[in-house]
Amino acid sequence: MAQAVWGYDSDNGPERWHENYPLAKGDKQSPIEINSKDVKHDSSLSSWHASYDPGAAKTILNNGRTCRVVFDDTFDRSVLRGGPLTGAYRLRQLHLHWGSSDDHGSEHVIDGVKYAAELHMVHWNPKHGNFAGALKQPDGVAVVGIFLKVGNTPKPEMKRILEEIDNIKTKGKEAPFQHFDPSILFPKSRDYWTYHGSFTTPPCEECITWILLREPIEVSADQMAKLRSLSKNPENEPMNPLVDNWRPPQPVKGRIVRASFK
Ligand SMILES: CCc1c(F)c(F)c(S(N)(=O)=O)c(F)c1F
Ligand SMILES: [Zn+2]
Repeated sequence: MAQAVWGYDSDNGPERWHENYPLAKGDKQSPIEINSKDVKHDSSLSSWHASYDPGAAKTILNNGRTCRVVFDDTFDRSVLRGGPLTGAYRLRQLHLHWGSSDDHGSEHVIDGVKYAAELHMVHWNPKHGNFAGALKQPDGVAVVGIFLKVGNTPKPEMKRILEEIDNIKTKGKEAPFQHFDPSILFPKSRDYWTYHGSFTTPPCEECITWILLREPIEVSADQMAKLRSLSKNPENEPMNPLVDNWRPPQPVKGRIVRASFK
């Protein structure tokens, strides 16, 4: 019987999400393709600042759709501010999207370039009370997107997340993940694109201010292979590689993408 739950397979993938999640056909959906020629440099955009408490990191888990690190967001402990944002947004979780091979896997596509993976740091606006409330607001959530490309000088900090993969191989597995400051994953440059969009997974609420970093970080081919060794299935079921958990670009529908850089 067809899975009632959404996923990335032919019978429950992005082309069919709208059947159970009507927002998926909205006018401000993510991801999108960014074409530099259509981007508007906005000199009024300030730089963004993350002040994260390494002690806020709690656990890392495989939920069968991605690998997610969860943080304590019960108070303003790890926050993102500045850039296109008003106020401080609390870091709640980070997760990744990746491909079955190095030539694709990112959700946003930049001038036709698909990266091997895309890392999302999800923050929410505490003025809306809690995360569930923030999802209902256009300024509720801010996601920093970092592109991952395969290279020969991998970022040592990515090692920490990928070393934990061995402990969360199958769906439902969770492991402690503490003393981790995700800002070590940021590239040198703070240049970014920003636009208004949605979750790239159901229910696809249009509550996200996207902040996409222009400079990709490098990972090794081995690290990508490690990510692809995760299974979509629980431990008592056959290994089903967790790969291609990305949504394709959605219609821009007249939205303006602004750049913090010329
Ligand atoms: C509801 C949990 C959740 C996701 F599952 C998710 F995929 C994203 S995404 N890819 O747009 O960054 C979120 F921001 C998010 F908060
Ligand atoms: Zn994501």
